[in-house]
Amino acid sequence: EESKALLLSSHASNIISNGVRPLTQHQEDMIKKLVYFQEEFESPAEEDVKKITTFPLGESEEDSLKRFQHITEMTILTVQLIVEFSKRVPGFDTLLREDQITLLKACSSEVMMLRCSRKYDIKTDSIVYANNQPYTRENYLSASVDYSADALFNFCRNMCILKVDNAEYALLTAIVIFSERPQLIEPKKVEKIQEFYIDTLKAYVDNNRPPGKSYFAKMLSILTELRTLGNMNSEMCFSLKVQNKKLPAFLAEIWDIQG
Ligand SMILES: Cc1nc(-c2ccccc2Cl)n(NC(=O)c2ccc3c(c2C)OCCO3)c1C(C)C
Repeated sequence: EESKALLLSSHASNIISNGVRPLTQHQEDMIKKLVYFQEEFESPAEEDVKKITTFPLGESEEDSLKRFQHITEMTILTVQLIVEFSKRVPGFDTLLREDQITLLKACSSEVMMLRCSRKYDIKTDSIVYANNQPYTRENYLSASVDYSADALFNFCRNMCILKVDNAEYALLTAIVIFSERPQLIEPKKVEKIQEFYIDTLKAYVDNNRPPGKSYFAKMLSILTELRTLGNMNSEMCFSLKVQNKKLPAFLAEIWDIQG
């Protein structure tokens, strides 16, 4: 009885002290699991990265094509990691196969952008990916697919300034995966799962961030930015077709680019 009363009083005092409900055990466990799998599927394997085309820094058309090839190969490896991570996010396996595919196709480019921001180094304004090769604004996209990578680098910069931690990244990734997408067969089911991760992110932010700076709202606005970046990727995929820069079949398929 004594210990129970003590527990209750500490729980109550916690709520009274900073008016914030602590994370439930289930939410704590969920965060631990997501962070574990985030680490597990963080970067492509060393031997796989070694196999892809080197990223040339020259100005020639040939170097530009090689850079494009390098990006596509690196992206294929990364999307495969995103698929493995998604399969292990609780709730994903409760969905219809078709809806799992719809979610993976739609979230992959957005989660790619989120992953880039985790690799961003604000001092050198570059993205240092798996192969420790720094991608800068100029050498990243501009040369290969005449497109400004500024939107991506500005997003990375903002994420860096917000000091998003591993738990917040993992929860944001889960929320992106379970976003409402067109053609879902069971949209309500997806929304329900997303709601749990959004509530968990709110509880985590309320318990771990200083109050009064609307961090939770800032986190949710990241989702809107990711949606825009994802759409810009789709636009680029179509513009590639015009430049007859062929996307590998794997990417053309997941990003719905007809041949
Ligand atoms: C093979 C490949 N891999 C990527 C990619 C690479 C890194 C992060 C996210 C993506 Cl989607 N992209 N997309 C971009 O690199 C990309 C496209 C449009 C953008 C953008 C990026 C990074 O960033 C700025 C907004 O518009 C491509 C193709 C389509 C070139």
